Amino acid sequence: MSALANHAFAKMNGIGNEIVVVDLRDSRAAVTPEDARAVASPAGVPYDQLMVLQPARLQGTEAFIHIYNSDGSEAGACGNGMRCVVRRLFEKTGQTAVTFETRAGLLNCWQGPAPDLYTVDMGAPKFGWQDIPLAEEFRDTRYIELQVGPIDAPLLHSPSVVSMGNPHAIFWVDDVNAYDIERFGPLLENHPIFPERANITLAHIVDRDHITIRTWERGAGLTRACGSAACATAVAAARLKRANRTVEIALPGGKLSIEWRERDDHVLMTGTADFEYEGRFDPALFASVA
Ligand SMILES: N[C@@H](CCC[C@H](N)C(=O)O)C(=O)O
Repeated sequence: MSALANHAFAKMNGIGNEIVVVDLRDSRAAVTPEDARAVASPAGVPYDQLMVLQPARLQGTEAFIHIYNSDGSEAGACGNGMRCVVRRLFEKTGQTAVTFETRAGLLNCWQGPAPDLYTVDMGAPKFGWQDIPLAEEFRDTRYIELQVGPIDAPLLHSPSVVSMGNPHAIFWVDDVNAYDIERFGPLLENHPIFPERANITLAHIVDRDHITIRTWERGAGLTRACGSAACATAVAAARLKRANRTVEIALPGGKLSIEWRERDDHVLMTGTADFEYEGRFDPALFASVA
């Protein structure tokens, strides 16, 4: 029987990024990719990311968080999901700061700078081709040689690539809505240059303090917001000296403030998180899952 059968969940969203939060800290049972896919099925609780809290493995951390995409794959980081987890936890416990462990490392999170805002320290970006990872050596990842040329749309080329705990490619464009992202997103996500696939973002630099993005997410498709893509875009734009180290990123679902902190290279992401409803998973969902 799945660890999720009959288990409580909270449906939330981080500026439109659909998130389901499950607290399995009192259980040793693991969630499988099949479980994650069953939850994402139309009869389940459709989501972009499923955040599963498991018992902490390190002293000083609240939990280990497994992050599943709706296709059942596991991600290293999910900025919007982290804010949802944090809001849920803080509302129940009165805490205002916490450290979680994820596959991407330790993430410090806190409430603020206003009561309805949550900040996640997403750690330091990585720019090395092996860290992102890319399938072949690129000495300079500020731009890499890669292009996709839909016949009926402007050419997309020379993305910046960066790891924010997960792989990101950012294509700089004049208009993020001028491209059929649902058509070329899957092609680029699965391009052989990205051995672990990649999140694909279209970014328009409005001015040094403002950037607009749309993201096709690895394992989840087109979403209304991707927090780590916002971080990756902010860092890539600053690295190209086309934006300041603190910027506002506009996504289809809302806005995020991103600061690439000088003193330790860490990226801080600030935004809201919204609770929608809670419930229990119908065991029938997992009937066909071994
Ligand atoms: N929506 C997320 C990113 C989730 C992970 C991503 N799809 C991946 O597999 O890399 C965010 O808010 O960061």
